[in-house]
Amino acid sequence: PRNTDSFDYANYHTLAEIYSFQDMLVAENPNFVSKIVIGQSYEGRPLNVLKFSTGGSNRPAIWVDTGIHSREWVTQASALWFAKKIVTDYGKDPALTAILDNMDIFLEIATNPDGYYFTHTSNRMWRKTRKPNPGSTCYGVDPNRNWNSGFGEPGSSSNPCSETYRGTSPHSESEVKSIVDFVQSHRNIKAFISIHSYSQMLLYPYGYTTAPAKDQAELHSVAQKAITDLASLYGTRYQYGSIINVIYQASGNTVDWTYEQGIKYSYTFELRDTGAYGFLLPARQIIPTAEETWLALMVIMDHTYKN
Ligand SMILES: O=C(NO)N[C@@H](Cc1ccccc1)C(=O)O
Ligand SMILES: [Zn+2]
Repeated sequence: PRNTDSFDYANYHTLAEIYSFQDMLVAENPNFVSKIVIGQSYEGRPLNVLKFSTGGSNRPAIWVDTGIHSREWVTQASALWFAKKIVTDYGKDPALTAILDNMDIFLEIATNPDGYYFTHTSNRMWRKTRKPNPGSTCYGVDPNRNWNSGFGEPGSSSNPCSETYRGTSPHSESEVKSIVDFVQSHRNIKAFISIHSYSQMLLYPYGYTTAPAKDQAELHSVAQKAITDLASLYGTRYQYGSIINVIYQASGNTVDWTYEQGIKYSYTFELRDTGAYGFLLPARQIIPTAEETWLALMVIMDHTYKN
């Protein structure tokens, strides 16, 4: 595609196409969109974050990541659509314009690029990073078990061959450590949204403990509004609540860590579907999924801006 208008949002794309989309979007919107490289993957690929900013310096910010689990292809595909939506709607949609006149948005589309490349070349069902595990023939650490929040407690595995292998120590994975360093140097992130598929759920901390988050009531009511708006478009039904209550115990997960860093509005999405296709969601569902998810994201971003 020659530009982001002719880009095919209704199909899945290779890592190279994602990288070229990012560069096109920046080139087309030089005063609004920039690309930050927050680190590199194990195999040396850049960890690119798109920054949407209308000015200021170190404004309060909203973080969205997709594809931390590489096989969850609808999440990276939705993020491409979100990126275009932001540049299209700014100056037109009053709610988004107000958000962006006061806050920055950071969007990491290919959060696990080594894994994503591997799903295209070798194993479509790959989830983890691609770092070899010493002493094992099995590769990869689960980047959603590697964070320093309840690390190593029940809800992750010490077996390198497990899909939920936690790694040898917190933040051992560069794909995780790079975000940790970014969050800890930015220090003004107000919302952190990590997007997975599938199951159709909107989840908030905690995953490693049944103890309720201190902001549980507020997180719950915002989630309720978000899934209601999501459902208004195509009737897609989401469950919502704390990670441990709604899905299962999961230690060392992303949003437990961001919440414990003081980022109150920490959420995880599990996008479409509920198992009919699972990770192999047909491309025809990409845009409807992105559209309905955007409505939920707008609820969370608007609440964050107003609070
Ligand atoms: O990855 C998937 N499904 O693909 N599910 C998530 C569920 C989850 C989400 C957020 C925090 C903890 C746990 C997982 O890492 O197991
Ligand atoms: Zn996942």
